[in-house]
Amino acid sequence: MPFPVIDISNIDDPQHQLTIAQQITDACKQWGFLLIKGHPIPPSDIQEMFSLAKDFFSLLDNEKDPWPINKNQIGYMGSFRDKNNDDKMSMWFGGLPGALENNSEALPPFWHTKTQRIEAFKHECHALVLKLLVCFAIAMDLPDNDFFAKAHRENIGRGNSLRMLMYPARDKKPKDVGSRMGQHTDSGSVTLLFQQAAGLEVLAPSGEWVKAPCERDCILINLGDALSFWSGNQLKATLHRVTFDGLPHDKERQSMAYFGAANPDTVLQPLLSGVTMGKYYSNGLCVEPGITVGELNKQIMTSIYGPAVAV
Ligand SMILES: O=C(O)CCC(=O)C(=O)O
Ligand SMILES: [Fe+2]
Repeated sequence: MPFPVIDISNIDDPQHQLTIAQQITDACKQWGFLLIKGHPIPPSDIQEMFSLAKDFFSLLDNEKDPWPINKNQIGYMGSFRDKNNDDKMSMWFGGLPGALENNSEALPPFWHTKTQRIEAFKHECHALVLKLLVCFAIAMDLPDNDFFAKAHRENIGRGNSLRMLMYPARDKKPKDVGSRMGQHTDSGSVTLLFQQAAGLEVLAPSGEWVKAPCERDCILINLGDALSFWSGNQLKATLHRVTFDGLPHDKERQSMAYFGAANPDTVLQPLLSGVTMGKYYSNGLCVEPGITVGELNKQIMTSIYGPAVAV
């Protein structure tokens, strides 16, 4: 079963939308991951974000560490700081549109003059997530094609997060460190993953770990727990990770993840008639259908980062 690569150039054309919707949905039923090409986000915008991120991550620790990730999911986390002791740096831009300017005290000063560019990029990502959500509703034959999109209002709740990541190159493999990013599923709905190099491993339908492809001008898409709940587990929230085997200690890698999340009061339970679901396991937690998006997110963030980050 090859890794799915789907061209979405005609996603807005009613003549092609159903076919694309079915292709995307089939990929998510099998893999929970796919690579899209022909997407609407300009490559120059993606490049701009990568280059800002690179400049930021190369600053001294004292220009980043005093702004740790907070309850709005805004801030920085350096290597070896999370529960997995992962060797990665991440900069989070969470919150509603405008949150970055309104919370500039939570941002390392490097970002103060760049918040509008980050907000604009987040907005482009959100628009793409909405297009993909419409596809899932069409392929699932829901009565309202906008059902999922309506649960993802950009200006409601805690907002959507952009996370810039840097896996630094090291002279030696750090001691007593297991991974670059521990295996996990994403807790949102749809994640857009921008990569500058390969290195991410994905649990394939065969049960083997495989390296996700990284192709120029393509975005890797994966699903989070919400769509898995709504589809009664038909759409997969697939485990993924970055290890020192897949990304050796002397190789640097940059990526960016945009986590499209449903609004916090959204109730997660199967939508299709005749489809039921028992307990659901996510990142070591066991949760029941009927949980809200807000509650699920809180439990997951607490388990990974501790209570300081959970609302
Ligand atoms: O760096 C990557 O490719 C993976 C990022 C990721 O899985 C995440 O941020 O949830
Ligand atoms: Fe992830």
